[in-house]
Amino acid sequence: MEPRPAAPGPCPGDSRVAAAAAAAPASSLNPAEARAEPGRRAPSVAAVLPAGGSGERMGVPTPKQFCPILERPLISYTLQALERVSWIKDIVVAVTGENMEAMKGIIQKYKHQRISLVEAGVTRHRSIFNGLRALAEDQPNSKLSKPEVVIIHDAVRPFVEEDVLLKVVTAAKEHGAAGAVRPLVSTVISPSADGCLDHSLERARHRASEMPQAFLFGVIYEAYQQCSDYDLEFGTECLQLALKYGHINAKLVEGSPDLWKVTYKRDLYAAESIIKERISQHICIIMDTKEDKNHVGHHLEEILKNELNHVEVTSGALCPAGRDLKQIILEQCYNYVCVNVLSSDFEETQRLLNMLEESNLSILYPVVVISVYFLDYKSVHFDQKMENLMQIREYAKEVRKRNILLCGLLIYYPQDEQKLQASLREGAAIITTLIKERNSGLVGQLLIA
Ligand SMILES: Nc1ccn([C@@H]2O[C@H](COP(=O)(O)OP(=O)(O)OP(=O)(O)O)[C@@H](O)[C@H]2O)c(=O)n1
Ligand SMILES: O=C(CO)[C@H](O)[C@H](O)COP(=O)(O)O
Repeated sequence: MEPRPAAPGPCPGDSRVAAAAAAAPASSLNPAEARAEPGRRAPSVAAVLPAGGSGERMGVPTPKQFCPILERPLISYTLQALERVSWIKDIVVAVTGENMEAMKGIIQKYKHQRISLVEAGVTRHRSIFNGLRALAEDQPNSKLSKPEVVIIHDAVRPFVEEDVLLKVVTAAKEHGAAGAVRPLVSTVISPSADGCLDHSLERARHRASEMPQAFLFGVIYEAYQQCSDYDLEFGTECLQLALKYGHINAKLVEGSPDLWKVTYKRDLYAAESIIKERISQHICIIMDTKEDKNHVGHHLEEILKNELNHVEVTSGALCPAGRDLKQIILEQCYNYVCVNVLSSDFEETQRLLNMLEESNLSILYPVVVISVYFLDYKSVHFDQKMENLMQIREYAKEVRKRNILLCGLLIYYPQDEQKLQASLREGAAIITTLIKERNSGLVGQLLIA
């Protein structure tokens, strides 16, 4: 999942979209390039998310779609991935009656948009069918309207990108049905009744069927209306229903490895790592001194830039109007290093925290703020400096409630150049770890390099 909101992409009916979607990654699909051909119109698109399972294979009491990742339920990441795609008009989520209130709470807390809830069924196919029924315009008092194309996506596949959604929708418009596939990781074999190998499939000729899938609404709705109780009870493949009942050979679209379905407990750890990595790609350094380029704060910045060579390191400005920093916050940077060269108080950090709180940036992801100080025995007395800095615990406790993880870092500042370089490198290593790990257990700590 790309943490920054995607810029609105081209609509699925725009000209050259099919060719572009097949050939290019999403970032190169420039809306300005995709001029509408006369007579071609973007289809209306809705999405149905089955989220009514119990997650037996996960082996925990909470259904996996509600399991927290960085304290936010998994399903909220999937909703975020879909709702940032501006051309998806409605998102219908199927949840069990007993989880309906919890789901409403999630929608409210994380400010999800364009979501409608329906009651889940006892199997995945029945949950999807309920979602389709809600879109079919035969529901009294429904705010939903029948779309031309419907996306079906599991609530437990949080890393779905706009480019693959565009590809399946575009292909569904042309072929009637389409789905994302991946190469098989293991060979599929067929056992005989006595538990011996009957035959094995040639791996290169088969694919794993993933999600998202997309369908002309009429095709999949009619398939569900016609299908047998056996299909509804034991079926696992929507594309198969379109084939069996609509005689549609779905177009298969290559998906990314991140489309996998969170199934086992280890998948939650994998998902958490992916999210942490994605939100650690941009660090903003705010310095309380700008003029002196030789100052120790700038050396620290240089070391950070060298150590984190894949990470974008930006310098932000707090004064006077803080406009730069506002822009950086708007661009959804989740990591801030507030370097206090001149002062040993929290004035600068406090101003940054106020701006972060006002921005609501931390609703979706924990924001890391590291307030850095230098321990120069010559200028300030150690005890006095420590006494000031210990206040960090109070600040940290307060902002923790808003999902901001504040830590302090005191970097030893010896006169000896080599020793100084070593302590700056240690400081940079601590900063890197705090950002990558986002360990809430370290909140309010004053670490020493
Ligand atoms: N009665 C059901 C069963 C499943 N699903 C949803 O279908 C998706 C994919 O199903 P699966 O991974 O099999 O989920 P579970 O059935 O919850 O998992 P398990 O098989 O381990 O119990 C999930 O988003 C799940 O919530 C659903 O909406 N209604
Ligand atoms: O794999 C799939 C593609 O069709 C579906 O996403 C789905 O997961 C079917 O799974 P299950 O039987 O586990 O509910």
